[in-house]
Amino acid sequence: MADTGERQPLLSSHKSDNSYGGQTSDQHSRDTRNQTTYLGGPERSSYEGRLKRSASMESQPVTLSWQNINVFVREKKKKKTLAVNVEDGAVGGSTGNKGRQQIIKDVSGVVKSGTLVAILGASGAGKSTLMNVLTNRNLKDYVVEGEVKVNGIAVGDGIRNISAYVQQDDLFIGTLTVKETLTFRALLRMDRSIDKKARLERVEEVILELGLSKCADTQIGSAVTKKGISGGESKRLSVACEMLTNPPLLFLDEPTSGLDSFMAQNIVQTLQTMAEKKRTILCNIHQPSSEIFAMFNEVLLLAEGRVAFMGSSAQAMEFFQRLNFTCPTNFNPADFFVLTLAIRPGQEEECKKRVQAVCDAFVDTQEAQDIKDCIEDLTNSGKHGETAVFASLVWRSWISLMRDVVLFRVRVMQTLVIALILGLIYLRLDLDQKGVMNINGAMFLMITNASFSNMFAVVNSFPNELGIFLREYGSGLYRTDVYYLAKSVAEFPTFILLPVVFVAVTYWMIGLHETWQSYLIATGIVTLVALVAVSFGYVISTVAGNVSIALAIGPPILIPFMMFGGFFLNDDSVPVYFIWLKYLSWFKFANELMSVNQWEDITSIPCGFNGTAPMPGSTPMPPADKCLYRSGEDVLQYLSFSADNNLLNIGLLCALFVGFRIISFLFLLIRARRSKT
Ligand SMILES: Nc1ncnc2c1ncn2[C@@H]1O[C@H](COP(=O)(O)OP(=O)(O)OP(=O)(O)O)[C@@H](O)[C@H]1O
Repeated sequence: MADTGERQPLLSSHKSDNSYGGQTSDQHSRDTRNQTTYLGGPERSSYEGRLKRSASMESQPVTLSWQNINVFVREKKKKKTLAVNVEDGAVGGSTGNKGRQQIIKDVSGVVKSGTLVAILGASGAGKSTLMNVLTNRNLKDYVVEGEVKVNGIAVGDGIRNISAYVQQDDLFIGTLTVKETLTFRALLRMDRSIDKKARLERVEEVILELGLSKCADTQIGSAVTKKGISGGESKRLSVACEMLTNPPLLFLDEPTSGLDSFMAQNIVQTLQTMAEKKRTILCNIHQPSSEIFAMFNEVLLLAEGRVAFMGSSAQAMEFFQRLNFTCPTNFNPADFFVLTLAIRPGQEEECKKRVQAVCDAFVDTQEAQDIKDCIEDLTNSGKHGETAVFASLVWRSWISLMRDVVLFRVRVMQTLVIALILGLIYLRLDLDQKGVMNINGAMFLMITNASFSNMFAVVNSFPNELGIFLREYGSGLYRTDVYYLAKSVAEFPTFILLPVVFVAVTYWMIGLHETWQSYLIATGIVTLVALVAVSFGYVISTVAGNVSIALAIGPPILIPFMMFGGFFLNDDSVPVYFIWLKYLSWFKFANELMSVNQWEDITSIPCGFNGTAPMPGSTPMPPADKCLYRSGEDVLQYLSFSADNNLLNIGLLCALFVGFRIISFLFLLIRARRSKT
């Protein structure tokens, strides 16, 4: 193709058309390649703001990358010889070194968030196959080698959680209106933890975002019934259906096919606006007009299953010109690229040589090197950035805890109010025969309160966060263990602070054994109980998956543990068949520790008539021979508790804390793994 030298006007207009937020596409391309998607800087603050919105509707910026993708047609046993006989270089495929027909050859690429990419190529170039590999769909006939990563982490099937695939065919029920269709999809497809009101709000948002307000109440219509919405509106509706869950990654298969140029432009404009909102969009597009082509930030040119070019269209023009393929004036660049790379009937040999030369030349370009470097950087940040990810997660959990001032205040107030009520009920208990039972009751209530309030605090909030976790995990933002550890670390201070406040109020009001040592030990025991209950709450939350189920199963499981705590049932009276439950009851271990702490050093408990006449209305003291407890030792004996078990009880409480954490982590891991399949 001759260089007419008149390329400049077309290129310059193309360049300015292809601007992105005031930048040229080249700048955009360079900038997006250098941008980082982990939480930091401005992204961090916008992320923080978005955290306040509904969990599963969050959209994280993602960078999609794929490296050395090779796709072979899977050999069918019966047709084995046929597959081996496919001639090397036959249109759309060649035989690989294992004798299999290869349709994608060593393809790599990167698409950063905020980028709209057009995948272009002649028929049979491998566009649909690459799209299937990237979306992990329809691959049963192929053997795929290479890796597809999101933010530098291989996500496998998890790509489905964070991406939407808008297919070519729009299949809708013609008698429903646009809004009804979206409402139906929202009710079916959106995360179950999102309430109906929020889903309907999302429908309105999507209608607005995709410019469907005008036809929101119009019936979709069909060829058979009556005319409804236009072809462009129907395409936008397809996109809208996929956008309900606000995925950060969007794949579209020929979104403009069958539309007139105005409608097609309208659709791509919508995609452009969506990309500007930090979404990553890949479009397999057929014969776009120059105007439409100019709206794309980048182009991925495929030919004979290889990458012929990836970068901005201006860069593509320069690249082709360097190879002496110059786009004639007023010629649509998209058509020019496709025609240059097409295999024309009758000229197969020549065309294939040309394609090979172009693809080989691309490997040595700066653009190809940039892609390679970018993939490497992403992989390294995916591998080595765990500390930074951990710090970001701790920071986010802490900020969201602190920013939720109302909830935090409510929890502090709740702790103080319950502590005061308990303190007032058992105010300054006497150390006598009646007082023993009251003191034991007060201590058991302290343990019970620490258990229930902390378990419910987790059960009421953690399941709501699971949706965000699964979405972000699916996006490859972090690993399950990093998330779980960061969350535990961030929440640790609050789960320690509240029991400390609680004991500080109740201990002195009740008048438990008044030494600093006993007080500090009691604080330690109740705090440990709170931590065990939090871990137990995590088990219930990860097993249940949502707040309602967690609230339904939590108490019935907790109550048996409480029953075997040694207060309602003497330790020696536990039926043989329930002994195993006794060993899981942190109530029992904590109750024994608290009782020993309270009674161990008490050498005498007033017993019998003490020489003073009983006050009118009060119960006289029992005579000395009917006295149950003469010392703290007697109380412990009566309860079958012993100071010898102190270390064992502390060890068991710690073991339950760690054990419940491990169990809940395993359930979280299972949920995460299952979300990827
Ligand atoms: N299962 C298969 N068995 C044999 N060949 C296959 C198979 N699947 C795809 N191919 C071949 O691989 C090549 C790439 O196919 P693909 O559908 O990806 O091309 P495309 O670029 O999307 O084409 P079009 O634009 O026409 O849809 C084609 O030549 C096709 O015939």
